Amino acid sequence: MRIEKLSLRDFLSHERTEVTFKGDINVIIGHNGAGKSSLVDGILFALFRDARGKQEELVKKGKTTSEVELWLKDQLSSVYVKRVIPTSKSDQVLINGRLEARSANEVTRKIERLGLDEKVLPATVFVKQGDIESIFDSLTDVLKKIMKITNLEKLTESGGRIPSLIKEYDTRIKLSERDRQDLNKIQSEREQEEKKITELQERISSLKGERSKLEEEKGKLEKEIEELGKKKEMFIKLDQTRRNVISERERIISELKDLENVERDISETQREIERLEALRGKREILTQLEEKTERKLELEKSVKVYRQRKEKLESDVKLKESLEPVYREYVRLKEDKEKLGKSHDMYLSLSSALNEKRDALKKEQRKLDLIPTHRDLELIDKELKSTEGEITELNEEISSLANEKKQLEKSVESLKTAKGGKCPVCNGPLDDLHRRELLEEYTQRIKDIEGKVYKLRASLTSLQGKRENLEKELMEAKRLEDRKRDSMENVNKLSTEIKSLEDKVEELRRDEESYINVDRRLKEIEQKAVKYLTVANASREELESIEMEIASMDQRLFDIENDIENLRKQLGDVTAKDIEESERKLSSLKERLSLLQSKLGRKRVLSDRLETLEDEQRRVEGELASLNFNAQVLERKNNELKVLLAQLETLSRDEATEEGRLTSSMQNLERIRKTEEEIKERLLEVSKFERAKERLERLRKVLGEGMLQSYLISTLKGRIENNLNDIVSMFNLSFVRIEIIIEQTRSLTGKVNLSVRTPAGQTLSINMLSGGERIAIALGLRLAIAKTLMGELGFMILDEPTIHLDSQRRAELLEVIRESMNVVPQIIVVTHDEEVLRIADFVIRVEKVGESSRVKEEIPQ
Ligand SMILES: Nc1ncnc2c1ncn2[C@@H]1O[C@H](COP(=O)(O)OP(=O)(O)OP(=O)(O)O)[C@@H](O)[C@H]1O
Repeated sequence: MRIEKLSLRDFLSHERTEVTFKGDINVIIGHNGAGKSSLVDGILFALFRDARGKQEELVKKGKTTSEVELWLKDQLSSVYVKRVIPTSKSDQVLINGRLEARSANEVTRKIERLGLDEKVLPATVFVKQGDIESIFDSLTDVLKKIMKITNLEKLTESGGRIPSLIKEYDTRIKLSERDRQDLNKIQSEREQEEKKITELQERISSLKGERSKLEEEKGKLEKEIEELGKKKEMFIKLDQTRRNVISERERIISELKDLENVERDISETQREIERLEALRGKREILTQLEEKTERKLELEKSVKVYRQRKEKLESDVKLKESLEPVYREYVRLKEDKEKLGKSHDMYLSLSSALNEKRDALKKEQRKLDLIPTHRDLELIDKELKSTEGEITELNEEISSLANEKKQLEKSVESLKTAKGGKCPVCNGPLDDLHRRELLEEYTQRIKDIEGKVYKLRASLTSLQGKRENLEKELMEAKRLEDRKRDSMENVNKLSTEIKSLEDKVEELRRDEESYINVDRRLKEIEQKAVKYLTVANASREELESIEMEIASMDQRLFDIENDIENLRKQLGDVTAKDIEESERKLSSLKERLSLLQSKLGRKRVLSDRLETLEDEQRRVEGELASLNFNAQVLERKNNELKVLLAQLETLSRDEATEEGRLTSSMQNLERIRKTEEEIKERLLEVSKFERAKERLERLRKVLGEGMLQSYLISTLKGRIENNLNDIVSMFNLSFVRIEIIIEQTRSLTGKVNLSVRTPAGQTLSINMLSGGERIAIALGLRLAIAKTLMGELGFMILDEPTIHLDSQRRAELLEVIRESMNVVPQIIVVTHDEEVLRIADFVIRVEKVGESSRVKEEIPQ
């Protein structure tokens, strides 16, 4: 099995670490205290729940639980192990994804079954810091531990299992002597008990004979008493019947006396009922009378309403007829007003437009009056033109003076630069005097021109100012002219429009006057017209129809009053109260009648029963006489039976006492027999104990002399030795063979020595070899033991193997580790020594950051 991956949560210094072992030689490197060994601890804990300290100490400080997960793999299976602190119940192992075990012990057992032995692995392929060679010294202990020989030795120690078993068997053998004595005693006890039982059985049988005789006598007597008892029962029954009959007869006679007058009461009640039923017949007439009276009241109410309506209608009709002419005038005036309405609206709108225009005209005239006056336009224009002429003239003069000045400046320049003695101005000869004179003259002329130009420019500026003022005045005058013209145009236009509107208003004036007259009249008669409309629906036809309805109602009222009169006559003096009273009495009388009739029925039944009872009394008295029962004879027989029963009870008691004694004797006998059997069985077992004791003594001798241990060790030694030589042959060493020599002592306490044979045939003790050779053989020995006991090897873990080694031995060790790859496919080396990286093909760097370890994986270059 190779280790694939390890995951730690809150384990020692690791908070959350996941590390893979991808290489064949995996080197875990880091400074002291970085958390390297904790990874190895993690592997060991995952496999066997085993680690350096107590479990609680493995939990990271400040945390409460830890979790370690390990993934292993070989060609056939992949294994996942999980261990949890503190709840070992959560441990689990999965093989090829299937849950195979839960809880700590089950998981450890499963791991062992996978070939990873809990004892062998830590003692061999887990090599602790600087611990490689210690295998030479501890080989005996390792072998003893692995082969559980220590346990075998414990068996033979005083207080061990074998001596204590021998002691136990010895005690039992000694105890058997007492059993023999007990057996004789118990056998004589048994015989005495058996004799006692026979005597008791004889006595019980004689008691039983006597009891059976008395039982026979008792049977006869009981039969006689039973016969007499039956007669007594019959006598009591008949006598009771006679008494019952007599008492029932007396009760019936008294009850019949109470019912003597029933027939008379029935006929009186029936007569009263007939009378009251006749009275109830008047209830119908009374109901009709009530209905008619109610109808009459309703009719009277309706007539009253109709009369009121008639009066109202009469007054409405009168009012309507008086207002009719006014209403007609109102309608006509309404039509006129409608017709004049259009020209009235037109008149109003034109008048308002006329007023608006008049206001606008007034406003425009006021605006015109407010426009300021100005100079004549032509005058300003003329003055402007003359100023512009003056400016032009001045500009021309300034420009001609500037040209002149330019010419003079040119001449001055040419005079200054002229060479060859020729005057550039006059083409004559040029000497210094001539040049000077000309220069002075020209300079003077230039100054004069500049003076003139200065003055001319001042005049020009003043003329330009004047021109600007004139232009502004002209522009303002033109603007005012425009405004005046616009305003006058508006005044003319408004005057024309007002004239036209005044004409139109005049045309509509007559219609407007008619409109005002019509409107005034309408207002005057409007209230009467409204009044007319409230009564407009009243008509003489409706009035007539109401009068007819009232006449018909009067007729109906008359008829109802007649009916009421007739009904009252039929009713006579009878009142509603009388009828109600009779109805109430009638129902109670009917109840009384039905009660009386049921009493009459009862009277008839009682008379019949009385006759039957007289017959019954006669029959019972006859039967009593023929029974011939004597109570004294029965009492005598009962006394005789009592005496007999007392005798029988004494006999039964004696018998029970004897039987109780018999049962107790039988139980005693049973117990004695059982004890006898047990003693006999124990005596039989003693021979077995004797044989077992003999065998155990032989075993103690064999183990005590270390014979079995020697056998086991020597067998194992041969196999380890062969494996060791195979392994070491793969290292670069020059030995022919290595031998393991075990000093045979009783309990294998002697040392184990190794010696090597050189090619020259010499034998050397291991102590004589070089350091490098010793390390190689120690590693080989570890792997050989592991291979012998576990078969194929999966991995080897070395924690700080180079510690305390000089550089020479370090190099040799690294070489041996590399060569070990031929024997074990995966090696994990924990180190802080950078030199070890030389043999690594996968590196796991561990560092401590704060309180936690961090892991980084690298593939070396
Ligand atoms: N329960 C714990 N919680 C947190 N840290 C712990 C716990 N137990 C031990 N440690 C710390 O873990 C650190 C790592 O220990 P570990 O033995 O793994 O280091 P290492 O890298 O192997 O060092 P060295 O090379 O010195 O052996 C130590 O500093 C130790 O103090």
